[in-house]
Amino acid sequence: MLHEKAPAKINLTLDVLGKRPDGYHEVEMIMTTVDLADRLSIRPSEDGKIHILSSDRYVPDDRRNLVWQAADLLRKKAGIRSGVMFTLDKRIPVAAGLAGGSSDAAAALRGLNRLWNLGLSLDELAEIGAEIGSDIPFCVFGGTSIATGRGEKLRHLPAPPNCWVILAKPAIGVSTADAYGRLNLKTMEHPATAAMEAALKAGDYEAMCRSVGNVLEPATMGMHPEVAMLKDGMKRFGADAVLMSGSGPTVYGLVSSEARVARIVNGLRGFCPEVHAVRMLGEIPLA
Ligand SMILES: C[C@@](CO)(OP(=O)(O)O)[C@H](O)COP(=O)(O)OP(=O)(O)OC[C@H]1O[C@@H](n2ccc(N)nc2=O)[C@H](O)[C@@H]1O
Ligand SMILES: Nc1ncnc2c1ncn2[C@@H]1O[C@H](COP(=O)(O)OP(=O)(O)O)[C@@H](O)[C@H]1O
Repeated sequence: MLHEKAPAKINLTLDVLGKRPDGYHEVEMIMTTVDLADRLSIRPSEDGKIHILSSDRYVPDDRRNLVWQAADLLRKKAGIRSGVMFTLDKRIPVAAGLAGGSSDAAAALRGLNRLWNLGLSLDELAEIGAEIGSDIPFCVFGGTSIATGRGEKLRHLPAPPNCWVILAKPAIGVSTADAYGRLNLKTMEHPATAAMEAALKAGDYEAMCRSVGNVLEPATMGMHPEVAMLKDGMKRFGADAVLMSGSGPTVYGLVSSEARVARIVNGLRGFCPEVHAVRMLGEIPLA
C-alpha cells in the first residue's frame, strides 16, 4: 500500500489575458500549496479494474472522479492492465476553488508511477495530467508557481513569506466553467502579477498582501453574494489581505500574527460552516 498527500492550492493572483480558439481562457496566475490535504492510499486490485472508496459522499466514486480518469489514462499510456484500489480521505472542500480534485488526480499519477515502477519524470506526469484538467500539472509539482497557457505551463517561484492562511468556504459550490463564462473581458481589473512575483522574490509579506487579485471574483460574486459578505467579514475581523481562490467560492485571508488567527476563525464560524486555519506549505511537499 502506498500513500500520497494531495494538498490544496490557493491563487495569490488569477488573471485572464483573453479567450482562446479552443474555448478555454489564456490565464496568468500565481498559485501556492497550503497545508490542507486529502490523503490517497493506493494498492493493487486483483480484478483489473479501477476502484475508488471515498470518505465524502458528494465525491463520485466512478469514472467522473479525476482520480479514476488519471489512473485510466496512465494505464493506457503505459500499456498496463493491472487494477488498482484507491482510498480517498477527503479533507479539502469540494468544488471550492482549492483544486481538490486536481490534486487528488496528481497524487494518483505520482503514486501509480511508484506502484507500477514506470520511472516517469514529474514533467511527464504533468503532461499526462494536463489532458484531464488545467490545474493538474501545477498539482503534480506543488510548491509555488506562475501558471500560463490554460494553466498547464509552469515556472517555479520562491515560497511565499511565512504566514497563516484562513480558508472559509460558504455552503455553495461553484462551477468553474460558469465563473469563466461570466467574465467580462473588457471591464475586468487585472491583478498586479509582476508585483506579486517581485514580492515573492523579495520575501516581502506586506507587498504580497498588497498584490493579491483575482479577475474571477466579480464573476462568482455576481452569482453568489455570500462571497462578498465573507470577504467583508474576514477584513473586519483583521486579516491582512483577503481574496477569493480560483473560481471560488472559498475566500482566504492572510494573517502574519498567530494571535489574530483565533479571533478571525471564531468570528467567521458564526456565519460560515467551513473554516480552516492552515500554513503555506512553502517548498515542494511531495510524497
Ligand atoms: C479557476 C482555476 C484556477 O486555478 O481553478 P479552480 O477554481 O477550479 O480551483 C482553474 O483555471 C480551473 O482549472 P480546472 O478546474 O483544472 O479546469 P478544467 O477542468 O481544465 O476546465 C473546466 C472548465 O473551466 C473553463 N476554463 C478552465 C481553464 C481555463 N484556462 N480556461 C477556461 O475557460 C472551461 O470552461 C473548462 O471547460
Ligand atoms: N477527487 C475528486 N475530489 C473532488 N471532486 C471531484 C473529484 N473528482 C471529480 N470531482 C468533481 O469535480 C468537481 C470540482 O471539484 P474540485 O476539484 O473539488 O473543485 P475546484 O475545481 O473548484 O477546485 C466536483 O463537482 C466533483 O464532482
